[in-house]
Amino acid sequence: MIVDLNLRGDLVIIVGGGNEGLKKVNSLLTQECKILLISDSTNRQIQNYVKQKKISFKKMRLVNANFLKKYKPFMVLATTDDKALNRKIVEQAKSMRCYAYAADDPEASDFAFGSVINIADTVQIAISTGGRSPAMARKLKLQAEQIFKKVIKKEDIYHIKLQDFARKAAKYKIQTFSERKKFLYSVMNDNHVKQLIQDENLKKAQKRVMEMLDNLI
Ligand SMILES: C[C@@]1(CC(=O)O)C2=NC(=C\c3[nH]c(c(CCC(=O)O)c3CC(=O)O)Cc3[nH]c(c(CC(=O)O)c3CCC(=O)O)/C=C3\N/C(=C\2)[C@@H](CCC(=O)O)[C@]3(C)CC(=O)O)/[C@H]1CCC(=O)O
Ligand SMILES: NC(=O)c1ccc[n+]([C@@H]2O[C@H](COP(=O)([O-])OP(=O)(O)OC[C@H]3O[C@@H](n4cnc5c(N)ncnc54)[C@H](O)[C@@H]3O)[C@@H](O)[C@H]2O)c1
Repeated sequence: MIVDLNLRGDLVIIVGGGNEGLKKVNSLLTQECKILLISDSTNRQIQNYVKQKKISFKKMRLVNANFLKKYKPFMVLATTDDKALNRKIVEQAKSMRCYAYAADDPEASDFAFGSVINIADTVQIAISTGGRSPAMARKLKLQAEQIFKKVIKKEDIYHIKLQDFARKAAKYKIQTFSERKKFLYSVMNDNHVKQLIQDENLKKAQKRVMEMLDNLI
């Protein structure tokens, strides 16, 4: 099952600062969570993230998973190249009731990563082969990316941003679900809104939404 996790404000610990650790940091950076990376060495990109204060870093050579007890993480990702250590980290994380993952151990992990197409940080499309072939998941992503980037247009991204605005305003002002739904579709199909979005004028489109909302009441 593919789910879109809400990690906002949560602590995620990544152990291992190599290729896999970096991939996980990159997936988490847009999620507004706190990222702590623990490793005895790192690469240049990770060092840049530390300098930019996007992640916290502890340089440490681990022999077991006891260090985890000092923290209250929501999720723990073991990405070292030491299988026995990764397994110990997963076991410790599970005993602390957090979500656990090891890059080399899908059986022991609570979840797997999909191959994700990210469009304008607004739409995510995940492809999974359920562990059958990560290489094929990547290949299909690259193929599908070409298509989705044509299908999902700049206007659609603006419509999503406007819908986000409109549904927050509607929740506050319109009492019933069916009326809110009707209103949101009327915003999507309104010719004036469509024109403003064509003109990339989100501010005016938001003003138009508020007018439409006022006209309802
Ligand atoms: C999608 C992606 C997301 C990501 O990692 O963020 C991802 N793997 C990617 C690439 C990739 N990984 C590997 C190769 C080499 C070729 C190959 O093995 O096929 C390539 C291809 C390459 O690098 O070109 C090696 C590998 N992968 C796993 C193991 C452990 C094992 O199976 O035991 C080993 C070592 C095996 C060994 O030692 O031989 C396990 C998993 N990898 C998954 C996801 C989960 C299943 C997803 C699915 O099936 O759809 C799962 C189960 C758990 C997980 O890690 O989440 C990412 C594409 C990123 C992109 O989109 O660009
Ligand atoms: N899930 C996937 O898609 C996938 C893909 C490729 C590889 N892998 C697996 O992931 C694992 C990691 O791969 P990688 O390419 O990131 O390796 P890597 O060698 O680039 O990185 C390993 C990191 O772990 C750190 N580390 C190792 N032992 C440590 C210890 N005792 N204490 C602290 N830090 C320690 C190292 O300093 C290094 O930063 C491998 O076992 C590999 O089989 C998984």
